[in-house]
Amino acid sequence: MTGTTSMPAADPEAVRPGPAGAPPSPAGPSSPAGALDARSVSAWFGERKVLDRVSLEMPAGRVTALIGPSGCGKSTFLRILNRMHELVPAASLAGEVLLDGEDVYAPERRLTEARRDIGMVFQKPNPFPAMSIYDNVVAGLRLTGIRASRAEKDRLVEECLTKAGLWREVADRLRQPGGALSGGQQQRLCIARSLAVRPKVLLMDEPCSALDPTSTRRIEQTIRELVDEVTIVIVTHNMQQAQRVSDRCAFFLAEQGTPGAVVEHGPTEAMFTAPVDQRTSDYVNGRFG
Ligand SMILES: Nc1ncnc2c1ncn2[C@@H]1O[C@H](COP(=O)(O)OP(=O)(O)OP(=O)(O)O)[C@@H](O)[C@H]1O
Repeated sequence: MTGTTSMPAADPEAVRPGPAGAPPSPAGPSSPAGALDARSVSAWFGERKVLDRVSLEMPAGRVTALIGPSGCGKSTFLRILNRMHELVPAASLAGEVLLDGEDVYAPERRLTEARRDIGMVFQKPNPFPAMSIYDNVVAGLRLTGIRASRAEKDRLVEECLTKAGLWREVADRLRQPGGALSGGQQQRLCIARSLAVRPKVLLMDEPCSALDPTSTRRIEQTIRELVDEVTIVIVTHNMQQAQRVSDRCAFFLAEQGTPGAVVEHGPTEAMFTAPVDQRTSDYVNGRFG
């Protein structure tokens, strides 16, 4: 059982407060991709329940796409996975999130550790605009308390920019500001920044919605290249994108004012070609949403 800030007293699902932030541990070697397992996760904003008992396994080394109409709780679910939901005043939750079998919300687990293991890339690219490309990539090290020599940082910057598919475009201008890059390049810079702390999981909340089609395809290619070493969970409204990048899909729906719930989940191909639930079929075929 996990929990965050406050909780409607009348609700039977109990929560407990999360641990306070604590100094991070030093960087280890690159970890194998992590398996995420959400068990009966519910979420509230104040008294309003927005997610109802969502259980979903997100296997290691796979891309899981969260799909569904606007407002059904996809982003809230994503933010619960790396403990960002608890930053919202009056937000609360119940259920469990396990990373490789360990409770992400365990009292002894440091908040910074959870955020380092489970990184996040947002809808709008958010590099530090005045900071150099190089410093953007290594920014996460300082924030998570990881010490690295100059030579280690140099290697890390090249490695992460290469993995994010940006190295060749910026290798000769690492000291230029991150804000001077195009939108698609900025998003790949943010991916490189996330990779620098060696996460086991990368959460992506509509990472291409602010990008043109060419940049979108480049990010999709990057996602497929990364999945060998990091588990990816992506929220997308784009059904073609879900089919192109994901191995598995989960269809979220909030019907008639009820909290969001998962209607169906499974291998992406099956979800699109032979969905079990009529509502999934209607959604993936564009009949609503
Ligand atoms: N900070 C917040 N405070 C109060 N309610 C919120 C907050 N964030 C989200 N909600 C509500 O929670 C519900 C789920 O929102 P969420 O953003 O998770 O849905 P979503 O499926 O990701 O939507 P979209 O596809 O439009 O991004 C919505 O009804 C939304 O209004």
